[in-house]
Amino acid sequence: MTRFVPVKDLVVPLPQELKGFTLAPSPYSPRLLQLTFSHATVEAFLAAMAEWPVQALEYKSFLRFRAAKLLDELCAGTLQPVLINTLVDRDSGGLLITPQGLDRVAQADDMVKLATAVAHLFGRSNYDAMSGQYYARFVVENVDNSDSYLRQPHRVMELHTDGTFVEQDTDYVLMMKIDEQHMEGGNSLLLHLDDWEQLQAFNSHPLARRDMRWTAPPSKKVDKDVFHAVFDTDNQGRPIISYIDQFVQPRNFEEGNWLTDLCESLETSQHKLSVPVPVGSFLLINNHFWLHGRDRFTAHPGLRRELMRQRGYFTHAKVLRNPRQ
Ligand SMILES: O=C(O)CCC(=O)C(=O)O
Ligand SMILES: O=C(O)CCCC(=O)O
Ligand SMILES: [Fe+2]
Repeated sequence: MTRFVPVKDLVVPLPQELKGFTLAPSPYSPRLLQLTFSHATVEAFLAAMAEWPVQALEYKSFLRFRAAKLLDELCAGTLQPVLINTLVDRDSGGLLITPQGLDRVAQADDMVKLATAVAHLFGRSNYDAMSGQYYARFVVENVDNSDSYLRQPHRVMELHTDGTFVEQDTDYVLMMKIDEQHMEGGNSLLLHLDDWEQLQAFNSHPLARRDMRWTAPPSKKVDKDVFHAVFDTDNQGRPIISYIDQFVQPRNFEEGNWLTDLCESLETSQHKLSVPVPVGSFLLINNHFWLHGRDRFTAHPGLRRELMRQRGYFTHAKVLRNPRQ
């Protein structure tokens, strides 16, 4: 059991004591909290879920919320308030979650179940058109012939937020490591908006709030453009960002050069975090004020690295001024 230091601006009351999991600052940043589920919690959860294969969670979306309830009950109701508060806490908004004993690719289905349970305690994962499911699993190998940097191994995937080209709200991003073989490099890269040296300069620029066009490549299976500005203001007046270098379509010279400067400024921030995510662990971040990317992998003919992601909207505490969901 762990004593918990309450966050400021509570959305729901926090428990005095945590049960079934521990919480501590991660070694990478005090903003990123390490949440660890005990072996006993993981085993009891998987036993309780044994009657439902992942396919049941895919076909019957209400079961994702039942999975969430089962996990929270095993934590004596102390998990849900911690997740709800932490994800909207501007000073944190990020967790690295480790379920003890879940660390082999053979347990991939169990990993999907556990991540689904966590996500549905504070949100609902959106349909991901790339996979046709509420989650997507994808593999990076030593060679790639796809149409975005998602599967390209030997270069950095620059800092971005997810869901820039979809109409649904994308309040959170969950990225779980399912497998790695012959993998060196490929750490997750993270930057909290308030740690970015040039936030003020870019957020106050006249182009910051100009609507721009966002178009995804064919593999995303989203064929309608969306329009929004790079910066917005949350429901408490703080700046938030919705940005990806690859899919924004500047209208002209002025926008193109401002976006190039923005990309360079983010990439050269001294406050980027480089976080190794072990197999079975996952990052869970607020997608409005954390940017994420991926470091390059060292070439190896046998390289295989699989990630599972879920993105969705908050069901309890909101961040946006006008949430759509
Ligand atoms: O592969 C990674 O670590 C990052 C993937 C990513 O950014 C995404 O799926 O949107
Ligand atoms: O494919 C990529 O290179 C990034 C994906 C980002 C997203 O799906 O929002
Ligand atoms: Fe992403």
